[in-house]
Amino acid sequence: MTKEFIKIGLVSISDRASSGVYEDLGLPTLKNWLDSALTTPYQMIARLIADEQDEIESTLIDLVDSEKCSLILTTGGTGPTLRDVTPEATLAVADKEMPGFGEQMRQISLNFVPTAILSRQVAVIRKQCLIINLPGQPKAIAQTLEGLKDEAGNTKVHGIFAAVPYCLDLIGAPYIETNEILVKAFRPKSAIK
Ligand SMILES: Nc1ncnc2c1ncn2[C@@H]1O[C@H](COP(=O)(O)OP(=O)(O)OP(=O)(O)O)[C@@H](O)[C@H]1O
Ligand SMILES: Nc1nc2c(c(=O)[nH]1)N[C@H]1C(S)=C(S)[C@@H](COP(=O)(O)O)O[C@H]1N2
Repeated sequence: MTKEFIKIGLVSISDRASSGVYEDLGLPTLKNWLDSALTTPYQMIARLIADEQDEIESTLIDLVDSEKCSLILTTGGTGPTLRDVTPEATLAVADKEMPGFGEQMRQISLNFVPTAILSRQVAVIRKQCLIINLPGQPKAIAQTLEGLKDEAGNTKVHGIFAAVPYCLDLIGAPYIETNEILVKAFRPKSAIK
């Protein structure tokens, strides 16, 4: 079977990482996780930007409309502070909201930290691209994408990435497959190629 090639945008949104106060761990953490989780070909396009709504919106628009990304993962800027505007920027460029992703991420994160409810993260569709906000704390990236496993490695709470491949199918994006040890993609039998 010829495997399709997907373009994925990675956006780290942090005032301090983008100005060099600390090293950005958002982009390498996202990249490492996807390198282990995806078994189909992909190309990543990475951006490190400040918590500025205009800049976040223009970055997302560029990654979808010009770069033709089918999936974008953002990290950071989802909290309650005045500077946290990632959800507002994401909703501003959306055609459609996908509330289940944010609901599930907060549900997963509550197993790790009681402050999970402070993340206002959203997911949306713009054209044929799924855009998902993840929290800024680097360890939250694997937690929300992968979910919660018991000591034997069995899934206790599904990570949100389990639903990403089928969502991409439904919006006409490339067919992607995952490393099942990390995250098993769920599709109805009729949709499995
Ligand atoms: N890109 C990043 N690289 C490394 N660590 C980060 C990054 N973003 C966040 N963190 C860590 O997670 C914590 C919580 O992230 P949060 O997004 O709330 O940061 P913040 O307080 O908004 O500040 P900033 O936007 O300057 O990162 C930060 O204090 C930092 O320790
Ligand atoms: N899995 C996970 N989710 C998490 C956290 C975390 O450490 N792990 N931190 C919480 C905290 S303390 C905040 S303020 C919000 C928003 O973080 P952000 O502004 O970095 O996006 O995410 C929450 N969600």
